[in-house]
Amino acid sequence: MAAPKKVAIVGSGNWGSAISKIIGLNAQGSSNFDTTVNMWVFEEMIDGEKLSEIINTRHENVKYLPGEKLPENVVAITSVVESVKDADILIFVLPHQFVKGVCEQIKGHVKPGAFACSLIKGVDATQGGIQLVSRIIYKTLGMDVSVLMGANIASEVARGDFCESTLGSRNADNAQLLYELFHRDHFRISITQDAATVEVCGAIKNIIAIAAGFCDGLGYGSSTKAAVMRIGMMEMWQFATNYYKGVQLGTFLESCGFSDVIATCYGGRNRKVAEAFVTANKTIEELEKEMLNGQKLQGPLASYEVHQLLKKEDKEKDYPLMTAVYRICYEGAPVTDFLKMI
Ligand SMILES: NC(=O)c1ccc[n+]([C@@H]2O[C@H](COP(=O)([O-])OP(=O)(O)OC[C@H]3O[C@@H](n4cnc5c(N)ncnc54)[C@H](O)[C@@H]3O)[C@@H](O)[C@H]2O)c1
Ligand SMILES: O=P(O)(O)OC[C@H](O)CO
Repeated sequence: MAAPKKVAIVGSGNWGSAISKIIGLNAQGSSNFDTTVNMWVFEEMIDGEKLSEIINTRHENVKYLPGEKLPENVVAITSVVESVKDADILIFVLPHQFVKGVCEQIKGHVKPGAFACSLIKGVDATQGGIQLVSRIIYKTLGMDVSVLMGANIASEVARGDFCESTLGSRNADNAQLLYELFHRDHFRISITQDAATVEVCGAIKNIIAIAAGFCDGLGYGSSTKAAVMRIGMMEMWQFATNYYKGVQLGTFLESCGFSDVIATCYGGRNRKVAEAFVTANKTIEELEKEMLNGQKLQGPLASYEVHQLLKKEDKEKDYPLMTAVYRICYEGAPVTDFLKMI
């Protein structure tokens, strides 16, 4: 029998903490996994106490997922290198702007044969164009990277609401182990090999959520918001088919596709902050700080990263919704013109 696999969760924010509940419970219940799950915590002080110590003694991430008990076999570790050095499976779950730096820190400290799964919804602009987060991890660490994306609002998953998530993986053995690590009766996993599409959906839906928030802030009703969501999904499809190979329509019907567009456009943080932006007379960054207590928005940044590529290729007109979100967030275009722009 193979030795139990050691799991490290790289990240401990809102989603990182919620998924640690599932991973911790599944690791306890399966001989395929080492019972102790490491979780890297970016250390900070909370009312004079270290967050990592609070997690290891009270088993609660009081800042990023308050009110939810984490399993006691999930152990907070403040050195990212220490957290991953013995791990066979690395679960990346941190805001996408930090992934490059974290990968550089752990480069050379990862066990040979280890593999990864990214839960990060975002893309990265490069000089040559754009790259998926899984590609950053693969290029820096040289390991196989699967992805898990879906209609999963962290607080709802943490309290045990039923939902689904899509595991994109090109390696059948790794996919099977990841299925066992993530699947629970209330958190239903489906597997596809169309991993790039799963990841594109996760990144682009955050831009659509900003557009949906603008609609709410501007006082438009459900019909307008549904139209905006449809236009956003068309751009998501167009973007995926233009830039990635083997894109399957069926993937957009999985949780990572249309379900996540719905969940995020009604219940997500991007929507909430974008709604407030319409009337607050403050920047998105100011509102993020005021409203999210350290949690991070991915939508505005995703629009920025995608826009670098669209501008370079003179394709802004082909993606009016994504371009409008970028112009409103970064170029001071009036949000009241949003519908005219799309
Ligand atoms: N929250 C959700 O409901 C949810 C659900 C599904 C997917 N996701 C995705 O998961 C990813 C992570 O989101 P999250 O909600 O766990 O994070 P979050 O929004 O709660 O972000 C806060 C985290 O970022 C960390 N952080 C702050 N500065 C940092 C730095 N300089 N370097 C490294 N880490 C730093 C904080 O310590 C904290 O752990 C995102 O891509 C998000 O889109 C989120
Ligand atoms: O809160 P948001 O907008 O980052 O969205 C959270 C999840 O991605 C929804 O699936």
